[in-house]
Amino acid sequence: MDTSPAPPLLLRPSAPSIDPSAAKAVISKSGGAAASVYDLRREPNIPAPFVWPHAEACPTTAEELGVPVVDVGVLRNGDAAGLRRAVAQVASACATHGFFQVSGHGVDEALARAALESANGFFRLPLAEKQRARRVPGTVSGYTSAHADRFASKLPWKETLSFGFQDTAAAPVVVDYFTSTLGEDFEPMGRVYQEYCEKMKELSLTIMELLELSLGVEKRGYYREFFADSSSIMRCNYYPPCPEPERTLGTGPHCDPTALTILLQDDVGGLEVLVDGDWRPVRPVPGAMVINIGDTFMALSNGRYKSCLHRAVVNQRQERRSLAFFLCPRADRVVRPPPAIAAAASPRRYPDFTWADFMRFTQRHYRADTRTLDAFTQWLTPPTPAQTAAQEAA
Ligand SMILES: C=C1C[C@]23C[C@@]1(O)CC[C@H]2[C@]1(C)CCC[C@@](C)(C(=O)O)[C@H]1[C@@H]3C(=O)O
Ligand SMILES: O=C(O)CCC(=O)C(=O)O
Ligand SMILES: [Fe+2]
Repeated sequence: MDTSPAPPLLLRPSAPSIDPSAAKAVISKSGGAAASVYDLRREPNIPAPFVWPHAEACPTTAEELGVPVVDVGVLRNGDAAGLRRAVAQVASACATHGFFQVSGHGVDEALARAALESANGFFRLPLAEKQRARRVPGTVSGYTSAHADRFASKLPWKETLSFGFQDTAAAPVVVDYFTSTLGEDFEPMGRVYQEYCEKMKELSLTIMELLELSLGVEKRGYYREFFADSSSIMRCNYYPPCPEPERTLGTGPHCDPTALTILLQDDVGGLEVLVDGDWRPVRPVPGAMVINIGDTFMALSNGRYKSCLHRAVVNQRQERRSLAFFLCPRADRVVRPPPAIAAAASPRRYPDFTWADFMRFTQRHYRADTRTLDAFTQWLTPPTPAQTAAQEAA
C-alpha cells in the first residue's frame, strides 16, 4: 500500500477550496482499493472494484466507425490534389467525431513493431519487477496496475507504463528514464522508445500542418510553432485477457485532455468511439496509426474540432496492446485559439489556461472522464456572486 502522503491538492487559482461539485470526482486519496495493486493476469474473476456501471460498460452497439485513412505523405510530395483531399478528409473527421487514421507517416514498420514488442517485454515481467517503476503519486510517469493506487472504483482492466518526452532536452530523456528507473539492462528498451517518441513528435507536427490548413489558420505554422517545444507523454497500455469482459472496461469513457493523440494499436481491436449514442469500433488498419483530437486542441480551435468520447473494451481470449503518444504544449504555454479562429466564432468557448494547470487537474483533482474540460473550465472560473449566494443558501 502506498503510504506516501497524498500530494497537496492544487487550490483553484481564485478559490479557497475545491469546488464541492468537483469534490465527488476528487481522485480517491485513500490509496485506492484495498489492494493498491492487482496482478490482472492471475485474477480468477473480476474483483468488485473493476465492475463498471452498465451505462459505461454497455455493449458495442454498431458497426465500425468509418474513419478516413489520410495519406499525410502528400504534405511532402507535391501532390496538390492529394493535399486537397487530405485537408478535406481531416476537416470532415475533426469537425464530427475527431478521429482519423494516417498512412504515409514515415514511421518505420520495424520501429513500430519493436515498440509493441517492447511493451510485451515490460508487461510480461513479474509484478515485483514492474513495481520498481511504479508511478510517483501526483505525476503521470511510471507503472500502474489498474490505477488501483489512485481510484477505489471503476478500475480499468489494464496496466500502463507512462513517461515524458521532450525533444528540446540535451539528453535522451526516454533512455535516461528507463535506465534510471529500471537499470542499465533496460537501455535497449529505452532506445526503442526514445526513437519512437522522436518519430511521434515529427508526425505530430506534420499533422498540425494539416490541421492548420483544414481550419484555414491564416498564419501557416501557427500550431506547428505552438507545439515545437512541446512536452509530451508516452503511454503504453496493456490489456490482459479478462474473465468477464462485458462487466469491465480496459479504459473507461473519456476525452483525452491532451492536444493530439497518436495511437498505435496491435491487431486485436478494442478502441471504440461514441457517435450518435452508439459505441463504434475503430478497426486496426495494418500500417496505419489512429489520430484523435484532444480537449486542449478543441480549445485551440475554439470548439470547431471535437475532442470526443472514446473507450477501450477487453476480451476473454487475447491480450491487447496500444501505444498512445499524447502531444501536449509546453507546460506554461497559454492555450488560446489563433485570433482569426477566436474572432470567427464568438464568444470564446473556453477560457485561457495552461497545460500545466489542466494536467494537474487531471492528476490531483479530477479523474478524466466524459466532461473533463467542462469540469476544468468550471473549476477555473470563479463562481458569480449569485452562484456563491445560491451555494451558501443550499
Ligand atoms: C493527462 C493524461 C491523463 C490520462 C493520461 C493523459 O496523459 C492523457 C489521457 C488520460 C486518461 C487516459 C483518460 C482516461 C482516464 C485515465 C485516468 C486513464 O484511464 O488512464 C487518464 C490518464 C490519467 O493517468 O489520468
Ligand atoms: O487503448 C486504446 O485503444 C485507447 C486508449 C486511450 O484512449 C487512452 O489511453 O487515452
Ligand atoms: Fe484516450
